[in-house]
Amino acid sequence: MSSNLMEVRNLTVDYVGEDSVARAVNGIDFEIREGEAFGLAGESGCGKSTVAFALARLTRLPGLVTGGSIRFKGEEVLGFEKERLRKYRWREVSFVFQSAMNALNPVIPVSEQICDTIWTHNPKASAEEVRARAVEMFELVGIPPRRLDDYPHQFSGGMRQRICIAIALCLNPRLIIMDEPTTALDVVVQRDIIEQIVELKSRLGFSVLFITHDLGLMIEFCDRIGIMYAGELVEVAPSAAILNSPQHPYTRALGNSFPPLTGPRQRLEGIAGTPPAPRAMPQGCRFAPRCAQAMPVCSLVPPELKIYPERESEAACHLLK
Ligand SMILES: Nc1ncnc2c1ncn2[C@@H]1O[C@H](COP(=O)(O)OP(=O)(O)OP(=O)(O)O)[C@@H](O)[C@H]1O
Repeated sequence: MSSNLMEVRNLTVDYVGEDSVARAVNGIDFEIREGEAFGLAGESGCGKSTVAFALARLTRLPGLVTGGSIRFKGEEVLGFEKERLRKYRWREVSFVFQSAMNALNPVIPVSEQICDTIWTHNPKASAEEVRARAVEMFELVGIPPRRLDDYPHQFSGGMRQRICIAIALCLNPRLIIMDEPTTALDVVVQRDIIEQIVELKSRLGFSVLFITHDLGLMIEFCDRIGIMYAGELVEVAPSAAILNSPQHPYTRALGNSFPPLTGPRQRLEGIAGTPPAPRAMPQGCRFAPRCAQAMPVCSLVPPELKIYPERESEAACHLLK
């Protein structure tokens, strides 16, 4: 089994208001292995982006990481000082967010924006070396290098997002955090980009943390998936297990609310009710009020995330033995 690149333990993130605190992430544990694509799925507001920002050490007030540990290659990320943090971001871990393509500066040619990133982290590199790396990155993401000096508005949305992926990859990071990287694009372009990331991942060997609303896309692309509900992980399992033998009732409900990848069209069921508000969490299992199989114990005792080695999975549900 491959080793862990990142280990998250008991991670807790709060949003602090004037007179109240909303716990958006409530003590979650997971790991991202070397070379794997790990997905985080769950309904809107379950805390996926909050986790992504915490891992990147980009949590900003009113958000606050109030507990737990994030270890990257064994080092505690939450303890990094300014210089170590600078190296960690981009060189070791980089990001592609949904809005990334709009973050390109419209009045600066793309070449400068890529070269600046390379230069900032390699101040001793010559202009030729930096330019050569920028050309290589354009080729890597399938854009003709002759377009390197164009401005962002001269590219389509899909190409701009590829440029952001090139920028994210240009320092050879070991982990790329992708939060809805293709959501703003049409389905065909989305698939093209995801396929390209998969190909680059196997060629370059980096790991990916992938967040998307599209569970079908995630199952196809990721090796393992963590299912989040109301700030907690309720199941972590290989993608095939999430698709074929989901253990947690929420995972099943989430699966039923997406169209199947193959086979005949089916009626989608959706999930009745809405997730609880962060300030009004149920006492026991957070999913119990919406769970058709809930038992009396479920509304009293929060289930722990337990390991099921025979299935290589973890799940938090009182129904499971
Ligand atoms: N700046 C903020 N201030 C207060 N609460 C916030 C803030 N950002 C997020 N939250 C709350 O934290 C919880 C988790 O939000 P988060 O954006 O991480 O969820 P998500 O699963 O990524 O949702 P989506 O899929 O819609 O992006 C939500 O209840 C949200 O309302």
